[in-house]
Amino acid sequence: MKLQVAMDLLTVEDALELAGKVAEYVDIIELGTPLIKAAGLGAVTAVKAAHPDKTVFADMKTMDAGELEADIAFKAGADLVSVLGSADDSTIAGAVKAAKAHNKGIVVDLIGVPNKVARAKEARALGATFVEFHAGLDEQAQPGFDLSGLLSAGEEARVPFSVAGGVNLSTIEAVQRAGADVAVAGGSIYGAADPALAAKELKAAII
Ligand SMILES: O=C(CO)[C@H](O)[C@H](O)COP(=O)(O)O
Repeated sequence: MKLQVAMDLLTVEDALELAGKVAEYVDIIELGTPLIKAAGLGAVTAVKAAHPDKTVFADMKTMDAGELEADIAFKAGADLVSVLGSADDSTIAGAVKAAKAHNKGIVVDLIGVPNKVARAKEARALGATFVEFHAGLDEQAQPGFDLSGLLSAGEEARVPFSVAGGVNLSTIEAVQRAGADVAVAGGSIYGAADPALAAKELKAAII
């Protein structure tokens, strides 16, 4: 299982600083949606230039204009770009078309999708590299939230998948047991007193 750091920060400087601290422990460096909205796709270019050996994920969360939005993110240096699973099939297919043109990949984010298992299979059939079983920051803040529903859905879908939803040291082993290909960790790394140590410990917990 690979480890993906989600950098939900707001400036290129902060993103470069965090990426510099954690890159040796992670496989995929994600530019979070707030970062791309605040700083623009130049943030993707800067992180890819600083870490050319890492897979760089632009969390575009595209809902429309799939081919266009994916194309501009790939041109900026992204290796993976996210499209929402709630988008129309044509939006996902458009993004996949752009990915093929750049020899890169599309991740379909199932945030907010009611029937995640069925949509995961459809997304894969549309050409997604993998799907993301994802509970967003607002869903995580609801009382009683835990990852178990996402993990069982991921297991059931039988397609390549990542899991995002407050993954941390106490949950990453369950994420791996569920068969995830990628564990996504945002706040548990960038919010830690020592992000490098947090990333190192998460990486070490992966068998
Ligand atoms: O895409 C996101 C929110 O929409 C986050 O990047 C993702 O949820 C991972 O961060 P965290 O581990 O803090 O949940």
